[in-house]
Amino acid sequence: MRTAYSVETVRAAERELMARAPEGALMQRAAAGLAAACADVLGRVYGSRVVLLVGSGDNGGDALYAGARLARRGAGVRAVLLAPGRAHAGGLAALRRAGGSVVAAGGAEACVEQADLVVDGIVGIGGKGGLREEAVPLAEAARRGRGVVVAVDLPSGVDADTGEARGAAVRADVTVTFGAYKPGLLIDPAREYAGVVRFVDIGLETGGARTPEVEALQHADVARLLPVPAAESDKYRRGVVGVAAGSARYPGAAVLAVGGALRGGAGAVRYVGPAGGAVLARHPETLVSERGPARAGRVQAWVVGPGAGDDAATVGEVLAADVPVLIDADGLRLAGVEAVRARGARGVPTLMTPHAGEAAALLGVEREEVESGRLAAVRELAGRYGAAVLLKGSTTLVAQAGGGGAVRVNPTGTPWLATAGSGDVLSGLGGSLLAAGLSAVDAGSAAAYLHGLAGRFAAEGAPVSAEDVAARIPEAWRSVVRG
Ligand SMILES: NC(=O)C1=CN([C@@H]2O[C@H](COP(=O)(O)OP(=O)(O)OC[C@H]3O[C@@H](n4cnc5c(N)ncnc54)[C@H](OP(=O)(O)O)[C@@H]3O)[C@@H](O)[C@H]2O)[C@@H](O)CC1
Ligand SMILES: Nc1ncnc2c1ncn2[C@@H]1O[C@H](COP(=O)(O)OP(=O)(O)O)[C@@H](O)[C@H]1O
Ligand SMILES: [K+]
Repeated sequence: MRTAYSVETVRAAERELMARAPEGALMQRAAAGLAAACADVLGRVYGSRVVLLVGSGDNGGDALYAGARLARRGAGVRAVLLAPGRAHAGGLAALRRAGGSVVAAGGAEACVEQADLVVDGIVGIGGKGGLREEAVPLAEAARRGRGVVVAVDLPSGVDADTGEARGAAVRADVTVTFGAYKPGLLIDPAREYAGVVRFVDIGLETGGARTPEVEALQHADVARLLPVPAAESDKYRRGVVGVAAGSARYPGAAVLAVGGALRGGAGAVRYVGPAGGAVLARHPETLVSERGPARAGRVQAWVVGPGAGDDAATVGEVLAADVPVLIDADGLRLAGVEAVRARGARGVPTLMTPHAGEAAALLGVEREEVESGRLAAVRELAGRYGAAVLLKGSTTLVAQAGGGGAVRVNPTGTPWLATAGSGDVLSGLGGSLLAAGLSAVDAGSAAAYLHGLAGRFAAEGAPVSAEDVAARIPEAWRSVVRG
């Protein structure tokens, strides 16, 4: 499991460690790790041109000490001081002793453009809001220039806690982060600004009683969650998932959701709805029922909503069932908040799987607000509905019912998944995992993980269809369980 902690938690861990470690030790550890990463990026340090962008806090201090290390290895290191009177004094002295210099006012942008490496030490976890005005031209010069941009701890200008990038921010190729991952490094839009993230252990202790803000499953975590049939299993014991989806207008959504469900670990898939013919033509193994959800036969979980149109009665019947339910697409619009909350009160799990547009409609805000503040949006929805929520998109997040605790962030996926119907495959897959007995959060995060991997396997740099993604789920599953 990869975990990310809020700035408040990182600061608390830092205070504890500082009380035990020798003065300045943490910054030296950070600077050593930063300099090593910079050397890796440069390949050849001797003779390279390095420019440090140095703000007024410790983030700038890290950059200055790392710059001093690179200067001692023969790099030409120059510092641009954003607040000349307030740059980290010890770091500046170290840089000067190592032969580095400060860029005179006026020449900074040209210097940045010509550098082989730009080290962004403008601001780290002490920052608020986007870059200040005086820093913006430097960030732009770094982007225009030919050099590699390495951000210190965080790309300056992004929000460490939320992943928001409300104003201008530095676009890094690599971010070297210290002590703990910060949520912003894992959640878009900030994640995109960070480039490749490298972690430097400086001895911070974030485990124990400290709750991560965000956590990302890895292969081994997902492997532990996935159901494995035992010798005495039969199709019913493995779990039956019901899919109530599709309409005369959108039969394909039913076919795709069933396609996902068949590959998600349940022993059987029961389909209810007007697209039975289309479903059977593509997936003859489906148990198709002519009756509504309440009379279709026993299931251990339901998926409701993909392509459902305006069929509120079906959604209502499914929500009344005392088994876990995954609500997607049209179902989200048709499921009243009281009906969903009532399920929570009965102790029956619900997993809602909106994309940003659907989440925005449920919250009564603009889509852009959800996309720029995903973490807050997913927590808010999970709180309002008292249900687990999986918010889809460039970063997929899964919050537990109520919205508290660590939010799962999905580390797999590819933008090629932004193709019609791929969400239907995800909902079937997630419902199948619910039927196999996973909790709502585990089913959602394992489904997103497998779906993202399947998307990558299917795409490999070329466009994919939702069916291609469904077809590669078994390969994703095998890759996860083989480690
Ligand atoms: N955690 C750890 O264990 C360790 C942490 N370490 C390092 O310390 C860093 C945190 O250092 P920090 O606390 O000094 O804050 P920092 O990020 O340098 O920024 C504060 C300065 O930025 C300014 N400023 C604010 N907003 C701004 C904006 N939008 N645009 C531009 N400027 C802005 C603000 O200025 P002011 O408001 O005072 O004018 C203030 O002076 C951390 O990220 C890591 O790199 C390591 O050394 C080792 C161990
Ligand atoms: N930019 C992106 N990067 C990665 N994954 C994406 C991106 N955009 C969408 N996705 C994924 O593609 C799927 C699309 O689902 P959805 O929006 O419900 O589409 P549909 O309704 O057509 O099935 C989701 O799994 C989502 O997380
Ligand atoms: K920075």
